[in-house]
Amino acid sequence: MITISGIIGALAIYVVTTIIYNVFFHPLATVPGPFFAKLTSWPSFYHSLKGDRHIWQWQCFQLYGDRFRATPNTVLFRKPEAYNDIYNQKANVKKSNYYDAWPRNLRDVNTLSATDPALHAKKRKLISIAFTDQSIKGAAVLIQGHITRWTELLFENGGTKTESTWSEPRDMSKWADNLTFDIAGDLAFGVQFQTKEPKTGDSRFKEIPSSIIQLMTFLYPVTKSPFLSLVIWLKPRGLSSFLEAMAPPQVRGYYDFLEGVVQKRLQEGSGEKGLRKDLFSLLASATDPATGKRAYDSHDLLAESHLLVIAGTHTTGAALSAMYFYLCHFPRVYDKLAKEIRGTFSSEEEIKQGTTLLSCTYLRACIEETLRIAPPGPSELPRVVLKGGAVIDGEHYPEGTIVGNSGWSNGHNEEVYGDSEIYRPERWIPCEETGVTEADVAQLKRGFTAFSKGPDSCLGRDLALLELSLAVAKPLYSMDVRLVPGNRVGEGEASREWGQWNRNVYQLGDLYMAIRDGPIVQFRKRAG
Ligand code: HEM
Repeated sequence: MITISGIIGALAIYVVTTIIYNVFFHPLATVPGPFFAKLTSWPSFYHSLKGDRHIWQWQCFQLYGDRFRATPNTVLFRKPEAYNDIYNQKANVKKSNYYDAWPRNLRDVNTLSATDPALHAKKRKLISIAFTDQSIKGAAVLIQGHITRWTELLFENGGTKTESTWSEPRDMSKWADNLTFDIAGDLAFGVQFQTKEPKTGDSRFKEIPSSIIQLMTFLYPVTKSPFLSLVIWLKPRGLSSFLEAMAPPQVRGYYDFLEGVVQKRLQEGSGEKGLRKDLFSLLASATDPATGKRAYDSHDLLAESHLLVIAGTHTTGAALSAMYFYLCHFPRVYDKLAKEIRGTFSSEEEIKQGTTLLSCTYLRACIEETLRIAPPGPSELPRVVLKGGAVIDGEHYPEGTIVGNSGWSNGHNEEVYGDSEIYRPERWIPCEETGVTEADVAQLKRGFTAFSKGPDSCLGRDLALLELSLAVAKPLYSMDVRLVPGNRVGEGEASREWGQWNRNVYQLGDLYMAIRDGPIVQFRKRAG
């Protein structure tokens, strides 16, 4: 007969043998790391709830060196060599089951969440039609329109009296998310969400950028939970419906919003003449070369639409607000960039996609430096090692090991950057005067992780770079910008965790994508 003391005894034996195995006999037993992380994934889970896994990882790298064991089965790295070994085209890895936890149900798998390499490759090939040079050229006109309007609003709204006075304070996190969300809506669906318009627009849309954050806050800890495998097994067995029922109202609001937009677009598309050449219509009319039939049904379209909105909004938004933070905290850089932009163009209207914009090398270097020091994906993109194992930074790891490169720790690696907490765009430009060589820059670029690389790299990279270039160049051409005097939102402070003390480092939270506050800035028309 099974007794309570028997159950407790069996449990105790299981726990003790697991501990002994994980610490002494596990294939990763020799990899350094925090003691509790070797035993269980609770520390990683705990930090996912706190939103500071990237800082915890940074602390671990300071203590244990270039790799550490983050869970019994996970090894994280921060060196460029390891990054290249994990994410290159031929690496013997695939996306880990972390990605299986994100879809709402089995029909909600999109390009990003597909973990089967063959399915992922098929989906990626199909969705790539939305990111050709031609699509981006078409998108550029639309992006320019949004950013021109945003630039007007940055200064105009808020009751500024004369052109020489500073505007009302602007929280650049919110302003950046509203801009990127409006652009994502227009690019993906041809819909004007108008969240950047303070006085007009549908208030339900204005909630959505913060609903996306609620969604990530809700789901990210699930993906890092010690019960992830159980969660994935239970999802098609009723857990998905339970999670949806338990989701905060804002999250359900986001799902309703997305379904509404997709439904509307499907109805518009039924009569063909309603189809606009937005990303949605490209996908809706795509054919699968293998079957000759429509590539996407309504479930696939909903799933990919979710990806286009999420991937396009807070990533670019985080980078944009970070750029304003660093420009306001490093006046030398600000002056040099303003000089480049104001000297290159002779009117704000001239600032658009093209060779002149591309000739602004300092602007491009500022973007690269921002994505290094404030990566929109602050933690690792987990990959699982496949049969035969993988060699990472000279060490062999067996099949089944979860590996990843930590974005924040990579960008804040003193051994690579020397002055990693200084915002110094010059490190990305070869120049005799500064002593930076072509080889130095090539070396840094090999370790540049923001858009990932290899088979799963970001498809929206060129769109994002264009958005960032325009959303900095246009305002800076016509306006001066400053921090609201005395306002420190977004800065590090001594009362925070080790690794978050520097006032001149923009503080991110980690929910897979970066969350953040501020900087709070003001604009005024520049003289001349
Ligand atoms: C600064 C802005 C951006 C950054 C830093 C960024 C970064 C990334 C990263 C790191 C990944 C890989 C994620 C993973 O493996 O878990 C990714 C994937 C992706 N991104 Fe971006 N992204 C940005 C903007 C955009 C934009 C504007 C779009 C399009 C509207 C976009 C579309 C995608 C897509 C479709 C994927 C999935 C690729 C695949 O799985 O094959 N991204 N992005």
